Amino acid sequence: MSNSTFKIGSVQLGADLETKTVVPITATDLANVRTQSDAILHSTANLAEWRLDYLDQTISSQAIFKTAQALKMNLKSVNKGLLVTVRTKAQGGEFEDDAEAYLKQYQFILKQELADAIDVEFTTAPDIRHQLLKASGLLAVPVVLSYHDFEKTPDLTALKRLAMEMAELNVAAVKLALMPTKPQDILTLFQLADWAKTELTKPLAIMGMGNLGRITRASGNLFPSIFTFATLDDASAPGQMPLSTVETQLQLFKK
Ligand SMILES: O=C1C[C@@](O)(C(=O)O)C[C@@H](O)[C@@H]1O
Repeated sequence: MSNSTFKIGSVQLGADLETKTVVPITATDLANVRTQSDAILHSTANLAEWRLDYLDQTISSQAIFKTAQALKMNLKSVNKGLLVTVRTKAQGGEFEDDAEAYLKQYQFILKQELADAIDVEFTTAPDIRHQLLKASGLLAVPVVLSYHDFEKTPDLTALKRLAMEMAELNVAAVKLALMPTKPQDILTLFQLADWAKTELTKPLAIMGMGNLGRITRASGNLFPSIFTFATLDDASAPGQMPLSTVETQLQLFKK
């Protein structure tokens, strides 16, 4: 049922396809955005995630526009795609907790066609979330709808219910990033991924954070996760591993 696939740039993602790798850009200034981008361009990563919330918020839209436009074009030239994320402090990111500013930042990205896909947090206020999903739908920009729990891993029943509720919205994929606190939580994440492959109407990306979660970042070809985050530079979440390590493990742990 969830075998639908979608594209971020020219990269095809889906539960039946190999797990793709995503490297975050975590720089706070544009010079370092370019340095980190260059490293991704020359790497074997499939996708870049620009964590725009890490960027110094006094930087002008015009400067962001130029950098993002070049980044998207350069990624396209090497068959990689660009996911853009703005995460507020309340959502575990760095962007100010100002709903209007958050909406404006995404509207700017969408209108200027600066992203191949955007990442929207499920817990965003429903009216803002609705406006964002509507705008991205009209502009045909895929949305990865995310949910983070930096404290715990809810039980399987709660996670299934949450994933189904998220999948009902007009989004391309659902992403769950959870904090395992005991080995049993890893089994929950594996069970959820296995269930989602046939029962969820949208493809799923799933990852455990922290040291305990690491195994879930390498198992996406067995317990399907459409993509997994890995580092070339700074991590954007606890538990992320270097890209080369993740690539080796993804190949090791497959059917
Ligand atoms: O949502 C995610 C997943 C993530 O939190 C992780 O756990 O790897 C890293 C974030 O940069 C990304 O936006």
